[in-house]
Amino acid sequence: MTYAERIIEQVKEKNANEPEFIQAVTEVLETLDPVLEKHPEYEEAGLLERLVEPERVIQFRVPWVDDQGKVQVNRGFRVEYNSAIGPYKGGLRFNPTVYLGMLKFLGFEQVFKNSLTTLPMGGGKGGSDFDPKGKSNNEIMHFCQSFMTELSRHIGPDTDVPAGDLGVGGREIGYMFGQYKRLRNEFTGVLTGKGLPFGGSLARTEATGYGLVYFTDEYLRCHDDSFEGKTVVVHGSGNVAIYAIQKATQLGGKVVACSDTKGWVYDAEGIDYKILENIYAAKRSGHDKGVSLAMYTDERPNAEYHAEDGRGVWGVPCDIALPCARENTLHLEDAQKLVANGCKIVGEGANMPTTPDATTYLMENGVAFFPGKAANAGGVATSGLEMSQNSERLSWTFEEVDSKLQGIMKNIYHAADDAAREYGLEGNYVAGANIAGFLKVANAMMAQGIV
Ligand SMILES: NC(=O)C1=CN([C@@H]2O[C@H](COP(=O)(O)OP(=O)(O)OC[C@H]3O[C@@H](n4cnc5c(N)ncnc54)[C@H](OP(=O)(O)O)[C@@H]3O)[C@@H](O)[C@H]2O)C=CC1
Ligand SMILES: O=C(O)CCC(=O)C(=O)O
Repeated sequence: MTYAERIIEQVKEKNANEPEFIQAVTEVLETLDPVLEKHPEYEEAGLLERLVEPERVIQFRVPWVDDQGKVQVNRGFRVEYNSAIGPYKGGLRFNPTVYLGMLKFLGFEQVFKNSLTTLPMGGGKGGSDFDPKGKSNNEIMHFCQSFMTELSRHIGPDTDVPAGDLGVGGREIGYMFGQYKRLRNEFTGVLTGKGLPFGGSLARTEATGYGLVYFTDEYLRCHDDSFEGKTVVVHGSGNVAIYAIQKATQLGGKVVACSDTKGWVYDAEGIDYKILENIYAAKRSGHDKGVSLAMYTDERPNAEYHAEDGRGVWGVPCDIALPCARENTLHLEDAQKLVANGCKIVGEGANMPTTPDATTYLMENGVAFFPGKAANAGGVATSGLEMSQNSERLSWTFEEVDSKLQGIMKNIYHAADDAAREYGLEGNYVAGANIAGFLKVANAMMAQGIV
């Protein structure tokens, strides 16, 4: 058994009820053997044992009163995963499926992703099992204020800087920022994804989706190709999906399908991202009952709406597939359909959307596969740029931020590509991203002693 295999076994044993965490750790550690062989000092320093254990896990009660005057109680979490290269940084997820294991998987991924950005950010993730769907604005605000009342004692601009994720967008960040400021009497960059009038960065909203397309475009450019004329399908129609669709279209691609939790849309003329923006806003208006992607066809009557599992998008013939919804939403049978229909690229906009057997199948069948920790790093990278702007008390133009984002995504592509080549794994962007992300964190941890 190799060092990595031993640690994977320990993680399985110790975290038996956390399948996503086990999956994320396994996917990283099983690619690290060549690096660990070259660096026996990592094993002597118990590096992997420390890396798979979060530095700190915070769990708390979130009581709030709903519009009927009834007391509700949710669970809040923050996993401060690893601070070797900077303050903890990563999003907050509000979704009824949230539990500790999910946030540990996301925090673990975030450590390597943030390292790949080259910015000084450690990894963290948090959230709650609160379901924002069907809640009024008033209820969302009261929940966010209660959540931040407890979280505020654990975070700070040099300690831990949360942001949005699934179910947490500009509205929720605004309410949480307001409460933090009130409690601490400090106007600091303690959250990213803030509104533009109070320290937010231009292009943060677009950054994850744009970054995914910039990464893919760099791959295409390096293979004498481009988005021009490519057919694209997208899973999801939230923040990441919308701006991936906009950018892919701007670069000459045609996005023909996207989805939400209730169904999916096929539009042979190309999905109009502006309609998705309106549906997204309606879902977050505080009056979201009856709002779904089905409304897309109100404006585009020639498009087809399918009221069935959004994974239907994977059956639509395409050159490029972009899973942008959430973990484990592209299964083996979906991968088989994509390959059979000639898909050549899968770029993960979401975190870990492709199951391990689907990933293996895609890679063994010649599909260029870009793992989320590299391909969706544009969001957190731009959060890092928001932190820089807050520190210097300046705001950069959209063009400045966007051009830095492009540079960062190109660098991440080349870092993953170069690391894969260096270890004889050319074209394996999963191994390349893991190795490149790991080395920086590992070397920082080695230099800082056994902590
Ligand atoms: N926002 C960011 O900057 C970043 C996000 N990510 C990752 O990207 C993914 C999407 O995040 P984001 O766009 O911000 O989230 P949003 O909440 O804005 O959008 C999520 C989208 O996925 C759909 N969805 C949610 N759950 C499921 C499910 N179980 N099956 C199918 N579809 C589902 C939602 O549909 P519905 O509207 O019906 O709920 C919605 O279309 C997540 O994995 C997140 O961790 C990664 C990097 C940065
Ligand atoms: O912008 C951030 O800090 C977090 C983004 C995020 O949650 C992610 O990259 O998955």
